[in-house]
Amino acid sequence: MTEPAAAWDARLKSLQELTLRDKAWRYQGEGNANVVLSVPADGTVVRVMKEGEGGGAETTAAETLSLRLRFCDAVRRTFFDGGGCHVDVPVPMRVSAEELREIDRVIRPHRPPGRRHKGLGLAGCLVAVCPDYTVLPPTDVPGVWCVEIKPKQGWVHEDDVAVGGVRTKCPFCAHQYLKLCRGDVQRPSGYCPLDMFSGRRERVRQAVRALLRDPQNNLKMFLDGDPLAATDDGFGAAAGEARGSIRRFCALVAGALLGDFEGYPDGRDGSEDDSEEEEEHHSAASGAVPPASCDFAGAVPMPRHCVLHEILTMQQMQTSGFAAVCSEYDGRHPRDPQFGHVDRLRLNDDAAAWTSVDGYLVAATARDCSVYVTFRGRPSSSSTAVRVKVSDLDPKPLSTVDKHRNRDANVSLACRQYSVG
Ligand SMILES: O=P(O)(O)O[C@@H]1[C@@H](OP(=O)(O)O)[C@H](OP(=O)(O)O)[C@H](O)[C@H](OP(=O)(O)O)[C@H]1OP(=O)(O)O
Ligand SMILES: Nc1ncnc2c1ncn2[C@@H]1O[C@H](COP(=O)(O)OP(=O)(O)OP(=O)(O)O)[C@@H](O)[C@H]1O
Repeated sequence: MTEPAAAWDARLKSLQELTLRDKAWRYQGEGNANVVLSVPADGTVVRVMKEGEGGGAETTAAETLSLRLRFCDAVRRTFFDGGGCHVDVPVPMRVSAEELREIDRVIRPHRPPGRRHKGLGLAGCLVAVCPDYTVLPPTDVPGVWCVEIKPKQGWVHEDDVAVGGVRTKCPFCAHQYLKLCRGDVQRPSGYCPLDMFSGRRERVRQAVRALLRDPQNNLKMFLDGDPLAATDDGFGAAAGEARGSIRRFCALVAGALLGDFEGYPDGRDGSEDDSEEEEEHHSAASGAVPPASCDFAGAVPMPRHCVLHEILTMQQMQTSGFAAVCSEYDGRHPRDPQFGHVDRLRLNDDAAAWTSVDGYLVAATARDCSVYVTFRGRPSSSSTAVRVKVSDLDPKPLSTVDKHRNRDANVSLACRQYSVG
């Protein structure tokens, strides 16, 4: 049953207070929009919106959080209902402004310098609490590894493949050249999301291998909840330590993403094949350098219950090419709400009200979410407990269409500069 929006709003008015003063906690990480703290004793994380994320002209912090929770709930029911339990809806709580100010001060030295220009949002004093996906119960038994992957856009609408002649690079791989121009990355990533979402096990393994080499902001690793630092070689050494070899690690993660462990309540490990253990070749085929062209054509269907299939289905909510999305966006009413698609997705009872822009915005969330694969198990063991979770399913505002139009124009310029098609 879909709860009315008013019920979600009312819930935020009578929230339980949370204080971290009597608990050990630490800075866990952050993205563009949220800072995340972990509370190891509770096995939870506290996600705090950054300033400017709520309380804008149109929406208050409470409305923003209510929208996020409603959207996450609708997304879970619509796209992640296959029994894999990949999505949890966070629990809203209230933390005093004074405590948030203190937390902001304490975490500052731990934050990446490039992210410090935005502090914690104090308006509304609202936070979202969810399980810490980097650990497994019981939390006092060490040896839990977690890899967090932001897989990005794994499917391109046919009208967008054809745009501007024959396209050789997918959006992620083309975007690398803009990041290169801006000095955000040292070299283009060897990772291609079309491999990750190809449904072909070997390509998925290679995608994970490429992410280990070029993690950028697309792969993080944790041991017992603590973030590990990448070396010049990325996370290869950590992956080798986790499973005995990089090859076994990639096989395990690819298997988890393809749903191998779901349906095995005893956590039986069905993904690894020791006979495939082989030397690492630093060739284009294994993702060391980006291939000249992304493989747009070779995808095969994935198991319906697997997390990659669920994310891909959500990405495929984009039902028209980006040019058509832009022209619908340009013709909209200037006062159209930024998050109208949230309740249209939730109610889902009036197909006529659903627009190409709505579909594009839902797809945009699925292009920016993160997947956590967490496991405990000795490298030599044939039985591994593996959990797969998805987070960062926040709705994107209507203005995302314009943001993407500008981004795409800059990506094209950068690609031309590098003579990349
Ligand atoms: O546009 P993209 O593909 O660069 O994605 C943005 C991400 O950049 P990335 O390329 O993954 O480094 C960007 O990530 P970073 O801040 O670069 O780590 C955000 O996730 C951003 O979302 P939002 O503005 O916080 O809602 C993302 O923006 P949206 O596209 O989701 O609006
Ligand atoms: N449930 C969780 N368990 C463990 N760690 C988490 C969890 N949620 C978030 N994190 C950590 O905090 C980081 C930032 O969180 P998140 O991706 O939600 O931020 P964001 O600002 O929404 O990101 P983006 O830039 O993609 O919009 C994540 O990359 C992850 O390392």
